[in-house]
Parts: sequence; structure tokens; C-alpha cells
Amino acid sequence: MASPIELPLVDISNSHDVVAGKKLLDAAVKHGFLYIDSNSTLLTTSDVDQIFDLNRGWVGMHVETLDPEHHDPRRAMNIGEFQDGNLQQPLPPCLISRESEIARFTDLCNTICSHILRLLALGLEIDEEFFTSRHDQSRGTTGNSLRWLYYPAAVSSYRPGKDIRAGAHSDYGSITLLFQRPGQPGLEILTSNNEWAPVPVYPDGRTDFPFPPILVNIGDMLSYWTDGLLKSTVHRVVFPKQDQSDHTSQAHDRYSIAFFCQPVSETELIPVPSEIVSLHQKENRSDKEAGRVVGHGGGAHGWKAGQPCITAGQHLQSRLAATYV
Ligand SMILES: O=C(O)CCC(=O)C(=O)O
Ligand SMILES: [Fe+2]
Repeated sequence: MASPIELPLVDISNSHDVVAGKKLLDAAVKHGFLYIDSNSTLLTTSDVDQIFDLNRGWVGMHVETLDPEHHDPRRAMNIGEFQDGNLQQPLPPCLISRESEIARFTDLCNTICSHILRLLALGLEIDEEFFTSRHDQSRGTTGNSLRWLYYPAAVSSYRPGKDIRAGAHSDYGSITLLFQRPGQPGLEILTSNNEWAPVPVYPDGRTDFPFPPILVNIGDMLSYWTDGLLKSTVHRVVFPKQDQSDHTSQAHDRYSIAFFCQPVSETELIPVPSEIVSLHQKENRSDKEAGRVVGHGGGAHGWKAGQPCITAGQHLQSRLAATYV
């Protein structure tokens, strides 16, 4: 196992700041993961605490197993997108009275995603609204979702080195925001050396934030759109070290909340018109010719003018089909 990875911490308060855009892009290219400074968002500690309270109070989550080989039951509950302020699915009765808190949290997550997408466009030196306009919910459904996750502490049948909490996977959409709790680590990313590197909850051991920095990762869609320049990095969740020797400990449950951001389903994934992407494409032509993967499911730059290009909705379906065979 590699030593913990040091990921950049980015301030997104000014979404027109080219320097922040370049920093964000560098992290997205190098690691596919970065932290967002919690001071640079409109979320408050109480917004985040409240949404975690709902997570802890909710017992009706379904069991979800990403990798049956490794016995990784986790409990999850998904909340789909709000359209014109209304949820498109019924909430369980015990959450109905909390709908406005969920809506507020989701709104703020959307704002954070818009800042990140704008900064990425600035980093790529393209129209700063290139991505945001394609994620604009007033133009159609996106499939954005908020997911509460609960990983119970290790049980006595726990098999050290075998059982993990969430199997290796990449995310499908554009970007994911991950909210974590102090003292509940476990996320690992697969580095370019093919080693699992733990991602600490706090960067550089700094804890002077109102709530732990939001961990952001690039999903398959942005990787496809940029021909693999932006990395959709494989990640997983493991039991923390202390749980691996102490099976009886109930102290190490893990709660996390993920917000998955996706483009409007009808968005045509026309190649991102960035010189930086074109240069990357030229540099990687030999990889492509040798049939090596560029982004998940190929790359948008294989498209030729006059041909129909795939939509975000079709890309999502193809990733789902490739995963659930
Ligand atoms: O719970 C976590 O920390 C990670 C969750 C995750 O990667 C996912 O649901 O896609
Ligand atoms: Fe994930």
C-alpha cells in the first residue's frame, strides 16, 4: 500500500479566477481527485451537520454491494434531482418534513458543482460556461443525485485484507462531491503506479476548517469528453487500520454523503474545443492507435463532423451496461 496521497486543496470562492482554474485542472489531470476548501463554499457547518443527522437517523437504507467477491455490504439511499423545487420521487414518510433541508443542501451542491465546472473550463481555456450550460437543470433532466452512505463497523466475521467497504469503481457522471466526517477515513485511490493510496479526511493534517474539505473526483463523462486528459480515477473504501485488528469495535462506523453531478441527458458530447485537450490527444495518439483506452468508452474526439455524437444519457447507459453485465 502506498503512503497517504497529498492532494491539492482548492479555493473555489471566485469561479472566474484563472489561477484557481489552472490549479483545479492540474489536480484533475494528475490525480482525478482534489479537495475543495470548505471555507470557499456557501455551505455552513450546520448545513453539513444537519444532512449527516438525517443520514444517521435513517434506518431504511437498502444494502448495496459493489463487489460481491469482497463482501462489501454498505447501506445506501439515493435522492434524485429536484425539478422546479420539487422532488421527482416520493420521500419515505419520516423524511417528508425535512424536504426543504434536503432541497437547500442539494441547491448548494449544485452551486459548488457550477463553480468547479466553470473553473475547469477556465483551466482548459474554453468558454467558461461550456460545461455549466450543459449542466443547466432548467434545460432538462440531469440525473443528479444525492446519496447517503453508511458503512457499519467491522463484524466478527471480518476477514482482514479481504473484506472492504466499497469495491473498486469509477464514478459515471461529470464530478462527484464527497462529504466525510472527522475521524472516519477509509477512501483509497488507485495511483498511476497501480497502488492503493489512502486519502486522509483532512489534507496535510490540517483540521482548521468548519467541516472537512469536500473531496471532489472526476467521473467517466468528463474523462470521455476530454479524451482521458481528466482522470476518472478508480477508488474504493476500506476499513481503517484500527478496525482491522479490533473486530469488536463499534466505534468505527463510517458515514459519507456523495453528490453526483451529471450533464443534461440530451447533451451531445461534442469534443471539448480546447487546445489543451487537442495537444493531449496528439501526444497520446500512439496509445489510441494501439487500442489503449482513452477515457471510459473511448473519447469524444474520435467524433467526426457530420456524424451524430453520443449524448450524456447514452454515455451513462453504456457505462451502466458495461458494469452490470
Ligand atoms: O463512501 C465513500 O467514501 C465513497 C463512495 C463512493 O465512492 C461512491 O458511492 O461512488
Ligand atoms: Fe465513487
